[in-house]
Amino acid sequence: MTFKMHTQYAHSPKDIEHYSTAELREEFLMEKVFVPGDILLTYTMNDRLIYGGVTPTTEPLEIVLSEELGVEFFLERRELGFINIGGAGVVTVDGKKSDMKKQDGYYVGMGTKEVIFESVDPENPAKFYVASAPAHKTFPSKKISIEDITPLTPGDQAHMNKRQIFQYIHPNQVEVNQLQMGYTVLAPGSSWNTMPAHTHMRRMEAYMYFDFEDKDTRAVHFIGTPDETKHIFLEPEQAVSNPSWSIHSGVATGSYTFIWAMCGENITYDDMDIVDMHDLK
Ligand SMILES: O=C[C@H](O)[C@@H](O)CC(=O)C(=O)O
Ligand SMILES: [Zn+2]
Repeated sequence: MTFKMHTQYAHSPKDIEHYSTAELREEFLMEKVFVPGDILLTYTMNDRLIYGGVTPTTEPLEIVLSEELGVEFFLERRELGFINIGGAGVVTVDGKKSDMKKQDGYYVGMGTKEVIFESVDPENPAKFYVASAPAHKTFPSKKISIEDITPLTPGDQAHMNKRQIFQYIHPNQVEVNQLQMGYTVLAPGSSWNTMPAHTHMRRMEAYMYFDFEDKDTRAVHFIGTPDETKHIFLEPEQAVSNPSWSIHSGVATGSYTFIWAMCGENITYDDMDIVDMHDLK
């Protein structure tokens, strides 16, 4: 098993005005999230979100971090969320075992010593997309099933932005310090997410795109300030960090799904500054 954590730095909006495509990808894109048997993480200096993929096959996997975070164990001063986007899995949270089918999520409170990830079938491994934020208080851990969630349903077909937003880690489901996490499914024929676009200076956010319609489907993710936007072409199962000052919106050439995770100043999902369509450049 390989364990890799890549550090991304925080940027000024002025920095990216001059980035080449390669630099933009190097600074904001997580190229590989799920590798069978491995744990791949990104540590971004933007609000210190850690996110990435845990893909167990024949062996159980555990995120072990201590020196990197200056603590004794990973969740000593952090909370964790995850959603399975792959085959059937099992997770054991401080001794409590839960089945994790595709679309099952979990909130794990600060202070939890052991989170063990397993796949039922190594040939069709579970893919746990994980996100962790600094925390200072323990709230109860809880499995969250998609059936428990009443989705938001923004957009409409005429604007090609009809979608369902499932808020997993949200005050509707669990008490948390600062992590929010959810799953957005585009309606057939719709292709725009998060359009009209928004920023939230109070929180950063990472998007991970997956379940593309076919092998040639590509998503295009937009980042940057509303008046200085850049795009990144994505293959399935890639993720992008979006600084607080950045829009985060995407479109694709076929159907797709994505998971968003954010943290920062507040846990007020609606605290967004919607960008006027005339202000996008
Ligand atoms: O701050 C909230 C996040 O950007 C996402 O929840 C938005 C989203 O999933 C969508 O509009 O499709
Ligand atoms: Zn957002």
